Amino acid sequence: MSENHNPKTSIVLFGATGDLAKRKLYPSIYNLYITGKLSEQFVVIGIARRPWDDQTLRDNVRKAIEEAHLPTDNIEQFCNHFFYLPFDVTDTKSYQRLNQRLQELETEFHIPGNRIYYMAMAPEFFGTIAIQLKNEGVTQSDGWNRLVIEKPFGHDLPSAQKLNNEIREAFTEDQIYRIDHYLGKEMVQNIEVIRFANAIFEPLWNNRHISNIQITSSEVLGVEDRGGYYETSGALRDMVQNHLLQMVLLLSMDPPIRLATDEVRSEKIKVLRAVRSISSEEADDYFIRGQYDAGTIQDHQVPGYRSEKNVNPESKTETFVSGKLMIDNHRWAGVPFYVRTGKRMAQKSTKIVVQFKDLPLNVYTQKNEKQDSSIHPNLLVIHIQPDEGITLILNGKKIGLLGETIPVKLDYSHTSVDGVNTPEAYERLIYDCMLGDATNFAHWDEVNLSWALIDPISEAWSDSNKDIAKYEAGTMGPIESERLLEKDGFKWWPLEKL
Ligand SMILES: NC(=O)C1=CN([C@@H]2O[C@H](COP(=O)(O)OP(=O)(O)OC[C@H]3O[C@@H](n4cnc5c(N)ncnc54)[C@H](OP(=O)(O)O)[C@@H]3O)[C@@H](O)[C@H]2O)C=CC1
Ligand SMILES: O=C1O[C@H](COP(=O)(O)O)[C@@H](O)[C@H](O)[C@H]1O
Repeated sequence: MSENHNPKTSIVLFGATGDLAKRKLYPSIYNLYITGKLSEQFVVIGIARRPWDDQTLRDNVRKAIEEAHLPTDNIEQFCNHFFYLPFDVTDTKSYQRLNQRLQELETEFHIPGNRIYYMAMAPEFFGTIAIQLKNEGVTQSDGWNRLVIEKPFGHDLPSAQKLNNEIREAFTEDQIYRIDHYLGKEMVQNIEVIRFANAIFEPLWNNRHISNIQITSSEVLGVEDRGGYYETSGALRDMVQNHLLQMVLLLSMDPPIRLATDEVRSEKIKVLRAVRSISSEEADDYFIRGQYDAGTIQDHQVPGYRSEKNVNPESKTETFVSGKLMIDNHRWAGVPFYVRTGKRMAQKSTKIVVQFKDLPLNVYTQKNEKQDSSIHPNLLVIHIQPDEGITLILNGKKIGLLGETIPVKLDYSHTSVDGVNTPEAYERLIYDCMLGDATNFAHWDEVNLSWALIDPISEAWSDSNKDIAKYEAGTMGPIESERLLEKDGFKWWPLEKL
């Protein structure tokens, strides 16, 4: 690989002792190393308050990689690139020590001043860190400087604007990489390929041929140890404002003129501007929410949300959201985009179902009019996770029976064809950031518009006196979610059968 593909980089990891670093970032950086995408000219400086030293960090990195079940042949060599600097990020004086340590290590590892600052910490620190990095001259290196920001990017539009203003004091928009890990998923990245590299789909990709699109991201897990965070967030802010909306944009945007970052972003922003605003008064017509009660999942009894750690026993926080988005432009007018996400649901699954319109006249439906019609709508299913692939559901002839049809599936499963596990989303995104490719990161305009869309809905819910609808853990959400589609004449397609 050329040097361009093996960037020489220092990564300053704020929050090096935390959960995200351990579960996602260390295994991802290691995978980049063992797959040859990182040169030997890289270092990671971990920062947190704990009084660790280089060796303690290395021991923890090794443990994280072992726990991720990755092959450990190169682990010693890899860990020697890790260094630890204990400090409180609110202590301004410590940033000079950081700069000095970076310069020493850049000399030792022949790194030309390229620096990534990865904020794997609580969001209240993001602004302070960015400003201190600038004020103390850390960002004045000879190479490039990039800032990676974890979610949540704000809590609503005003807080997101405040955070953005703070980080923009120190970094320009093109130096900022706002992580949305769904944009790093293999099959989310595949949406553009399916749409723009196949002659059979693009002509049909509009309101003349598509009746509705359904996006589900369901989880089996509850809030685990994140009750405190989740209480202030809820499913709408945690999943819909970012991950689900990003999938809607990739499905609905016009083809970019080139696959360049600015072109893709500009198409996403254009379609986001066409998403119909929903006022607080209209919120209940478009979005419904729910909260899980106790139930049984995979033969295990699980508690209700209100009994979880750090959760208010009278909490009205939603753990489930189902909603309808309308895009008021020529391509999509009249086509609902339904989104649904929740915790403690029946299965862990993210799928997109594109339902095509029925034929204006179908001789097989006509023929079967008096019987139960066996014609199935054509569906394109994009399996995002845990299985990765595409299914096209067509109608075929029922074997032996003249004039009777049966739904047939054309399946492409990614793992069964390639026989390999696809890279972790974080692995791709860290690598993209090293290469300076911001296509799969959220631009400020996307974040800005998405909060503007979501805020009236969360305001309506926080002002409401109504109790929240409950759903039993292990189900697909409250009945209201089914009704949302029924009133438009549709139904959620059962994911386990697709
Ligand atoms: N965990 C996950 O799966 C996900 C996390 N995120 C986001 O990533 C970020 C980090 O999350 P997570 O790793 O779970 O959080 P943790 O609470 O596990 O980690 C927080 C880190 O910040 C450090 N820290 C806290 N205060 C200070 C301080 N004043 N100075 C220096 N270091 C400090 C802690 O170390 P110490 O105590 O030693 O100082 C620790 O390393 C958050 O923004 C979260 O929303 C996003 C998606 C998923
Ligand atoms: O960002 C988040 O995503 C996870 C779900 O991610 P996935 O890749 O497992 O689908 C969710 O559990 C978490 O609450 C949210 O913050």
